[in-house]
Amino acid sequence: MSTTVAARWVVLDIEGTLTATSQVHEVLYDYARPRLGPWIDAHPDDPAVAAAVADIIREADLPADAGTEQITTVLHAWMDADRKATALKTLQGQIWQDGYTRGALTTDYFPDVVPALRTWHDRGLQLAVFSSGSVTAQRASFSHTTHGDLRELFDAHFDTANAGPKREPDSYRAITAHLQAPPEQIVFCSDVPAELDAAAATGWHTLGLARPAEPFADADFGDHPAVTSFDDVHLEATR
Ligand SMILES: CSCCC(=O)C(=O)COP(=O)(O)O
Ligand SMILES: [Mg+2]
Repeated sequence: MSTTVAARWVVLDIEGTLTATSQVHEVLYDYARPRLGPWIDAHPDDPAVAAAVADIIREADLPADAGTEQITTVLHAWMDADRKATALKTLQGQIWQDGYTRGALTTDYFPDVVPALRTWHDRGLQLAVFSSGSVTAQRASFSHTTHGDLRELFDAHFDTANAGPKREPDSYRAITAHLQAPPEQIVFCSDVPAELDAAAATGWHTLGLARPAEPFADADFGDHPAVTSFDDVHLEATR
């Protein structure tokens, strides 16, 4: 099915929408996993690391004096369960930023993604990202891609820290307020129907990505228009 939408903002999920799930769960998670403990130990004076560690201790009900080994055991379990905890995402984001800067990581997108993003941007649509990955991780991942540095395509970045959980309508309300656009001028693209439900409850347009061989390829997208690729999407900028 092909879909046409007129909007001012396109808000994009990352995993399963722009990149293969394996790019996150294998490439990025495998990079972060052995580095979490050493990263915590190497950055005791970084306020973001200290706050993340305090949040992990509280959320996992660890003793207040829990050591890095106990904390890392929790973080590995959260990663195995793909729990999108903000504290975990903060630490992952810092580690990935370091990896991208070192040239150890490069983001690879589905083939239809970068041409579509460039077309929409050239048409005057404004692009934003809403991912469970931290804003630090988002910017780092767009800075080193197989298509070069794509950061200039994006006008705004949202994560679970500055917007909230992706399955909660309140998060989309917070983004709407930040974008200063009426909800009907915003379209959200995601592979996860529960995220689309939350966006639709806020009055946004929604677009489901049922990409072949991805976890949500056969999902029920209900009333959300769904496509298998951005090649089947026509977005026009409203004036
Ligand atoms: C390059 S950002 C890292 C992506 C990430 O950590 C993640 O959990 C992806 O979640 P999404 O909300 O984009 O599905
Ligand atoms: Mg996704």
